[in-house]
Amino acid sequence: MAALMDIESLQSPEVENGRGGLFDPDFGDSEMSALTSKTALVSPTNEEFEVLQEDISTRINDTQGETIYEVGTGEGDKPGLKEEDYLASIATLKSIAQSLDLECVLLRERTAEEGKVAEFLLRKRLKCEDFMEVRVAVVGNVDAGKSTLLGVLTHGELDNGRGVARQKLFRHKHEMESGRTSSVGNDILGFDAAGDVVNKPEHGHLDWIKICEESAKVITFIDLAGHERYLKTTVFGMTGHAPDFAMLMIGANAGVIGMTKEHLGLALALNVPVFVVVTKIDMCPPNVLQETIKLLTRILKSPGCRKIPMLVQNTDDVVVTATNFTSERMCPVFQVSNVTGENLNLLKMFLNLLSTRVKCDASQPAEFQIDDTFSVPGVGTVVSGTLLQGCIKLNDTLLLGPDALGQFQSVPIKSIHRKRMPVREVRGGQTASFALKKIKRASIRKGMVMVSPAIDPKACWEFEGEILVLHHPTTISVRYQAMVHVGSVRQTATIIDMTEDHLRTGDKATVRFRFIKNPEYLKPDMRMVFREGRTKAVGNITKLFPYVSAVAQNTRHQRAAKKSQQDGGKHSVNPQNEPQKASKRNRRAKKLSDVDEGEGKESVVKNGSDTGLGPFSPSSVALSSLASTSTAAAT
Ligand SMILES: Nc1nc2c(ncn2[C@@H]2O[C@H](COP(=O)(O)OP(=O)(O)OP(=O)(O)O)[C@@H](O)[C@H]2O)c(=O)[nH]1
Repeated sequence: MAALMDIESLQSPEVENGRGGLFDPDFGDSEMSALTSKTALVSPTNEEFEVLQEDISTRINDTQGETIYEVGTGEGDKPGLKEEDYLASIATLKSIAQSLDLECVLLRERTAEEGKVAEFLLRKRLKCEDFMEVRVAVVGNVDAGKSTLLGVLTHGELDNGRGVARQKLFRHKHEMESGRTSSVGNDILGFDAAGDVVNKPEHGHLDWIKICEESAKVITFIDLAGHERYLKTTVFGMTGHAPDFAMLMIGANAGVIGMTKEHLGLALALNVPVFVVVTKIDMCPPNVLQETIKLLTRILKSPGCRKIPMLVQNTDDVVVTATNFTSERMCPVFQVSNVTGENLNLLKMFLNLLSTRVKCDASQPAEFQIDDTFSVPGVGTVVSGTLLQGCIKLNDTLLLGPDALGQFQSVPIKSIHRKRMPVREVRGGQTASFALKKIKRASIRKGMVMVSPAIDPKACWEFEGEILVLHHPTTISVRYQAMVHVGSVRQTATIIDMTEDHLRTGDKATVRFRFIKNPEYLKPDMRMVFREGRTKAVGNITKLFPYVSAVAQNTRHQRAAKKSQQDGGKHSVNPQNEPQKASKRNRRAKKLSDVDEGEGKESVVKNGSDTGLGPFSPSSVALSSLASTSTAAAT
């Protein structure tokens, strides 16, 4: 099958010239052009060698440890080198790599207009306890083969088509019995500096510490439930676990069904780049597979998605799609079989080339979002989550909060684990667990943060956001309540003010929210999802209203309460930091929406899949750009 687009035409300028970032102020124009020419590596002088070395070193540091380098292309030159020059260039590149302690691996070689061109992966050989990290959220409809693919990738054994591979990943007894994922699971796949998989299960079990020690890069898969009943968990996985990419899985024979569009829309709404994996190609008749790909292509290209789908069929396609993937518009599409193993090598190669989207700047103050808490016997309270920026070292003291009163307390870091491996520090973009001193687990909740004291964090009960309603059966007005997901915060909030009287599907507005239970630590520009049952809205936080100090609030509260008592309760008390009681209508609605999360309980809220369009559907998201007031079908 032909690629859907001319892959070559999508190469970024950086990949085209292979010299992105090369700059030395001491160099004149002629020297610079000599270094950006395609023959720069052929026989550089000592000075030129140093500049090339400096350029590669900068690129490696900017990208957290690796870069792809092109040999045989240069600014203004027709691509390609004669055999002799080509070999000389490779020798220079290898000697630069050796001087910088980099692994140099050939990714692809091709013949261009004037000779040979090649791309090399240059990857830092990291210390035993250090590794690059990329997080991939795995989404898709139930039975698309998500858990199976992860089982096959991480355990290196093919599936039998009856669920043997996924058994290795299920965490709960009911999952074993039903064959359905219900919780957010984590699985890891390690690659060494040369790009080979290091996972080696012993008696069916993976030793995470060994994988991390042997890996230069670890892919963490955030396995999210496919069933609509667990949508709340899936949304939390996509917001709270800060994935770099989303892997949307589709069963070739079932096609784009159920929650597929909803999950795609969610990734788009949260600006997470998506790649698609079509599974079960071994059991799918060719015409059905064609139909699935055709429909998928149409959806991806629709105004709601505005993606450029690219079928990945060989290693060349892998290199081009992986190096251009961060552009967000490109959407690589793989077709694999977990039973025969077809094309799994391409998917593995692609995963090996993905780089985290978070730029690490250790000089920024640390900010860590908590997505889970544990009580570990002999260790005490442990929190896990993602370091969004900065660096945290062993024995650092951070501020943990906010608590119910909006306060933050100092906590020293007792020990740090990355993927169960003890380490001395964590950097921005990495996930970690911290053992905390003198803190009870009960006093910590998901959504809290640990930040550097330099930040002087403020909690807020209220915030303002610009939102777009993707779906609502009727109209949303003031006092409406729904679940807000932002980062790892997941809490019901009430709309207390907005720029429109009523909001319907497709409407945009600036809305002021108030949390009903706890104040939270938020930041402007964070992406948010607002949902309750089938109602969905997405948006950006635009303004925070920092919390008024608890002491001042209490005093005011006490004065108001006293006054209320004196006048026989005629004046009601409604202090800013007091959780509001849900209205009767919202309490009933909440009861309904809560049911959709219960394990083994029946889903009360019916899916939009009967119409083929989920509430997060791309057609709904398209409304954001069109600002239209009606929902148009994508297909
Ligand atoms: N023939 C064939 N069967 C597959 C393939 N991938 C998965 N299966 C089978 O499809 C069934 C469903 O796979 P799962 O991995 O449980 O699907 P899932 O997407 O994880 O489902 P949830 O966890 O409920 O969201 C299992 O019986 C697998 O053996 C494949 O490539 N070919």
